[in-house]
Amino acid sequence: MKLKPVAEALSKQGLAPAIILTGQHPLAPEEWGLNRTPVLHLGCPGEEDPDSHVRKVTAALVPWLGDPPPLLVVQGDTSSALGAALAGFMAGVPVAHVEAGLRTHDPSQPWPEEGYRIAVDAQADLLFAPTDHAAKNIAREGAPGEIHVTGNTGIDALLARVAMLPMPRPKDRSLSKILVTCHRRESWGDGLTEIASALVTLASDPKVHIDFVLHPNPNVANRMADLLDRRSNIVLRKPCSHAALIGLMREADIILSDSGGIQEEAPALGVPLLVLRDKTERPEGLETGNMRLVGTAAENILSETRLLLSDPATLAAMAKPAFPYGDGHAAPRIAAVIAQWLAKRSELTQRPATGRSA
Ligand SMILES: CC(=O)N[C@@H]1[C@@H](OP(=O)(O)OP(=O)(O)OC[C@H]2O[C@@H](n3ccc(=O)[nH]c3=O)[C@H](O)[C@@H]2O)O[C@H](CO)[C@@H](O)[C@@H]1O
Repeated sequence: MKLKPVAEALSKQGLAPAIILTGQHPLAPEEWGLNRTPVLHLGCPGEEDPDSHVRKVTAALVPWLGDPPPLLVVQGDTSSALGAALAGFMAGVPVAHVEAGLRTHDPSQPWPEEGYRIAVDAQADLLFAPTDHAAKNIAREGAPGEIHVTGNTGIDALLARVAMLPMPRPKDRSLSKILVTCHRRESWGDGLTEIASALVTLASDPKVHIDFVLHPNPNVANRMADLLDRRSNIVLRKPCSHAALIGLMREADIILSDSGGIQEEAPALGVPLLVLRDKTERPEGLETGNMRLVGTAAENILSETRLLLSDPATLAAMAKPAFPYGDGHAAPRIAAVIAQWLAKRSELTQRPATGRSA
């Protein structure tokens, strides 16, 4: 989703991108309108142990880099991103990191993503930081790659999708609609039980309607389905298309989520967000006032949600759209830098050696 705008912008620069799908989640490029872009399927489904998935992705990709592409672009902080970046580093293929520099400065939150993104940034040649804050994080670590602040390509994808959707339906003022997603590994222990307990208590109010979008990971989906299944005003939904998710976000009065992408999208859509985590690598939305960190303790989630639902002025202030993560033009900026960088590189390799003559 976040690389589709980059692939399109690279094509507009006259470059010819190919897509690598690791198989971590089932994805069909045709659904994204990328029918004509060549696709390499690595066939590495997501695993319980993310480090094992990293190793499988690296091993599967290295043989394909024998005929080296001029650049390998990886995005984000997944085991797919690190596995692919390591393959690039090993094969001597330059690596660009889209969404570089996000940090909580706590390796356990989120785990394993914080460690994975630090490892990619430490060796990548091009670092595309979505914000100044992210760029400063990388500069502080002394990473040797070129840093460019571009905005997050997730906002490009969001705005492109919104432009194709019909206007949202007017809100039903007799109901408080809450959209919930959660999947972070650090919540797999007590966190999920606490979140479910808060939702069940919130749903004891018949004026509250909760849409819970289950994550593709069955560990999380089955557990939440078991904990939440018996309430008529909690609707459990399967993972859905981006368009459907945006529809649900726009209909919600409040979103409760631990998702990284939704932290970027909710401020842009003007939907108040309570983040189900103790720390975030995206503090910009806290500064604009569009989101608050509420952690995963049931009592806190409950009190913060009820407080907001009973305070229309604060809710309205949090519902003012803001774009702290990007203006929707990150991908063309990234593609322009890549085009220049590749041109400079090929000039350097083609220039005749200027060694001293005998
Ligand atoms: C620690 C962290 O923050 N890591 C993030 C992590 O991903 P995440 O936490 O953002 O993951 P999800 O919550 O699954 O959402 C992803 C997107 O999918 C959309 N969505 C969701 C449910 C659905 O049913 N249909 C949808 O269309 C939704 O709009 C959202 O934008 O990995 C990304 C890649 O490396 C990183 O970029 C990113 O840092």
